Amino acid sequence: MPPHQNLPKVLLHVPHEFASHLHHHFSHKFHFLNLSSLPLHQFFFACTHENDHHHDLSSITALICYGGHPVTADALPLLPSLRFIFTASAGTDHIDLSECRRRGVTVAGAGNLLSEDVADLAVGLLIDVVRKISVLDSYGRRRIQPPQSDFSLGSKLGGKKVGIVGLGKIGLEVAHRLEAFGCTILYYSRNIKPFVSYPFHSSVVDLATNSDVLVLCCELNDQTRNIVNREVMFALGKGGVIVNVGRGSLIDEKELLQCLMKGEIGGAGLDVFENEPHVPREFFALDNVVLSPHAGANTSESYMGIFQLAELNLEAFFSNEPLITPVIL
Ligand SMILES: O=CC(=O)O
Repeated sequence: MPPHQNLPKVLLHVPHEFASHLHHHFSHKFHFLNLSSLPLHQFFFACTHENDHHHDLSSITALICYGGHPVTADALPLLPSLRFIFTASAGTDHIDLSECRRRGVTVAGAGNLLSEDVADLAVGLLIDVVRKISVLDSYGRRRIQPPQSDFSLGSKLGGKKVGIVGLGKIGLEVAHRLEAFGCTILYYSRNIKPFVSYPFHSSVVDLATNSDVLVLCCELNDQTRNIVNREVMFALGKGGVIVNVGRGSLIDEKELLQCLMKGEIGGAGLDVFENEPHVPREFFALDNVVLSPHAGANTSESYMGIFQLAELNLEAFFSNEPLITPVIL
């Protein structure tokens, strides 16, 4: 009998380095099955059509995934014994949580582990946009001064009114950092947060009207999809900057492009896009935009933390202990 025969069977649907780490460190505790980078559906298709008995999906009890691939209602029945999902992300919009609840599948995620790194990137993108660091970089590398004609000055970060959309842990971390830069913070959130003194605005249009910058830190759901639309961008105005470290679909991306191209808003710092990894080509030509490839949590510290959380949550689940970072119990 192979040594892993009695270990819980865990399907890994994560990037290669993540899977290798788990194999290397924890394969004495769990029997990992590698799903490489195929989307779940293609993987199931391959297994069923190739009669690949090596991948016995019926006995898989846990899945480790991340935001890159959706775990949909029609994918879940393909894993009939699935009881636990760990997602290596703070966001859970890629998982059909109500179907998980219905099927009795427990879910855990990154909790607040990634919040500081994501907030750092939000602030970095904002500074880059207002001080034109990436534009300057391109001149710096060519050792030339930017021509006066097609280069306007940057603008001071201190003193800006920053409207945070979604004052959860990431939003709060952004607020604390930007306060230290001398910005004024205001926010929109599902509920008023009684523990902060920042002014609350009950609509995003109202928030945008009163802000120089919008930073999007909220989760994506039916209420927040396209929460930043044309009306919000017009309310923000010509000098306004949008930073998005939440999810691409929080913004109407086509309208954003139009507004950026026509100068209806001043600039944007984007870590997330509507249809990742695709980034609309039109963005590439705009120097009032800074683009980052969904890298908010890309630090070695966050990665090490996520590996550890994956292990601890799996262990807790399989020993009937409370989860460390539950999403649904
Ligand atoms: O986008 C990244 C995350 O949800 O953690």
